[in-house]
Order: sequence, then C-alpha cells, then structure tokens
Amino acid sequence: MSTPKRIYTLSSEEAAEAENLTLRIAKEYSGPADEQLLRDLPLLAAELPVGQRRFLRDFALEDELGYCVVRGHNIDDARIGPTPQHWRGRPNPTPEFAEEILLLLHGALLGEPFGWKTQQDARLVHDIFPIKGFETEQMGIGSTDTLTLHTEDAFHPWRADYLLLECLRNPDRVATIVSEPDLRSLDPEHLALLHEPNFLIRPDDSHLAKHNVTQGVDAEFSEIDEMKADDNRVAVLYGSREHPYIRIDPYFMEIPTDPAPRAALQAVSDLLEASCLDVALTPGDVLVINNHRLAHGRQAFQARYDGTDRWLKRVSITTDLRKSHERRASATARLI
Ligand SMILES: NC(=[NH2+])NCCC[C@H](N)C(=O)O
Ligand SMILES: O=C(O)CCC(=O)C(=O)O
Ligand SMILES: [Fe+2]
Repeated sequence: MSTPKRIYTLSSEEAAEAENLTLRIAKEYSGPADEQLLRDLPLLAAELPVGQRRFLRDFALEDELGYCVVRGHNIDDARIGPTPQHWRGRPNPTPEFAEEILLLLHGALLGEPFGWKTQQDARLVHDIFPIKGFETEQMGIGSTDTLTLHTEDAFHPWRADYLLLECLRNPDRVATIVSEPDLRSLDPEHLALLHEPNFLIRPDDSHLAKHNVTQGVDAEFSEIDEMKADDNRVAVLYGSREHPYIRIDPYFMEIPTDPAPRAALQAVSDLLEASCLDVALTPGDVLVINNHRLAHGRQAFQARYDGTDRWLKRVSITTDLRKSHERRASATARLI
C-alpha cells in the first residue's frame, strides 16, 4: 500500500482554476441549500483540479489517516467582508457563497453534505467564529477556553463520516487541535471494555433549543432532550479490533461508576491528550477530518470582535444518506 499523503498544495494555476469554477457556480445557483446545487455538486466537482481530486479519493479509500489538508485556495478577503458578529441574520446568498461552494465541492468528492435541524438554525454550511457572550462555552463559537477534544456529534448514530473545515481568516494563527491516537498501544483489557457499550454520552450544547430559533422542529429538539436525559450508552471503539474507529467526547460523557470501564475511559482519554498536535489553518486551507479516526478541538484565544476575527466554514459529510432516511423530509433533503 502507498503511504497516505497528508497535505496537497495547489499550484497557483490550480488555485485560479478552482476560483474561476466557484465564482461561475455562485452566479448559477441561489445559495448553499439550493436543491439543484446539491444535485449537481458531484458533476461540478469533476471540474476541480485532477491532482486534488485524486488526493481526496486516496484519503477516503485508504481510510488510514485521521485528517488531511488541501492548501492554497484563493480567498478573496475584500469580497467576503468583515467577520460577522453572529451566524443568524446573514443574507442569502452570503458574500462568501463562492467559498461555501468550494467547501461543498470538496465534500462532494467524499460523500453527501448534510445538516442538523438542531444546529445553527438548520443551516447546511456552518460559520465558526467567536461570538460575544459565548467566550467560555464548549462550542465552536467559544474562544477563551480550550475547545476540548471530540468526535464531531459523537453522541449521534448519524454523525458525519467526514467533517470539513475551511479557513477564511485566521490572523492570530489560532490552532485547531488534532489527535490521532495509536489505539493499538492500549492495554488489551481496556481495548475490550472500550468496544462494549459501557459509556454514557450526551448531546453537546450546540444542539440545544436555546441556541437555535428554528420553528417547526420541536420533535427533533425533544429527541435531543430525551438523548440528554436517557441512558445513551455507547462503545467508544468500533470496527476492527486491529485498527478500531473511535467516537468520543469526554466533556459530554459520564465517568463510569464501575472501576474497570472508568479506567478504560481514562486510559483512552489520556492517550488522546498525549497524541495532540496543533494545526494552525491559514486562509485557503481545507482541513478534512476523518470523523471515525480523529478527535479534534481548538486552542483558547482572545477574540477581537472588530471584523477581523478568525473565521472558518464547516460542513458535515455522510457516505450514507440512507441511514437517516426516516428523519429527512424527502429522498434528497439534507437536514436531519
Ligand atoms: N468537547 C466539546 N466541546 N464538544 C462539543 C463540540 C462543539 C460542537 N461541535 C459545536 O458545534 O459547537
Ligand atoms: O475552530 C476549530 O478549529 C474547530 C472547531 C470545532 O471543532 C467545532 O466547531 O466543532
Ligand atoms: Fe468540532
């Protein structure tokens, strides 16, 4: 097997090609949730530079690395305008529609983009920037506290297979934290316990109704409340014993009362902490997270709130829309 590659750096010609493509597409569709755009994404993605497409396909098929980076896209800092104060109340399409398209095109090479009715008012492409009043929250919109290591939407059976973060702006080089643990180094006894549904996990705060104003999704918020109250016990490791996948968010998990599973959870949490690396994204980077292998977080920072703050775009990708069929309004609907 070939060694998986971590970073693909576009040439300036490739970056210009991708930029022309997204600017053209932005004129042809109404916004990131335009159903026709979502239908057309894989066709349009075929026009991205071939080297980049091959890189992402290798990343997906090898399923070895926890993350990779596509680097060197052009971000039009003047066109996207200042970093907004909040994700609510933005125009549709936004000035950064071309950048949202770029993110969706990357996603289309890996699977199907989807969104949550219970997150960011059911938007498909999320904004990650600091919001006043939320500094100490364990959410993407926080800042002064380290965002602790997590699998994205770890509590949910339909969580993303891939999570994509695109950097629009990051003047202070605030790092995303990545942790790709070598799970084979864990004690066999701990490994066995981690493969069993011994661990209680709760929805994270970004899915709470109080952080959303969407009407008509009461059923979904009730379900989140139930998952919060329920004894939602899951396995932290799954898939092969030799090279397991991981789902974990210690901050939103309960410490088991039984000493054996408690020690196992502690061991894997310690391993995650010991395996951390900083990745400071620069404008034009797309960080592709394999949500079955990587835990991620973010270093603490001081927000500026002057329009120049760090600004990322985020989208969730599934390789199997069918598993959420019961919750989606139609075969092509993307919100669950
Ligand atoms: N350990 C954690 N902070 N977990 C929650 C992660 C943040 C969450 N994904 C958000 O959208 O804001
Ligand atoms: O800001 C980052 O680099 C990561 C944010 C994140 O993990 C999240 O919003 O879930
Ligand atoms: Fe995250």
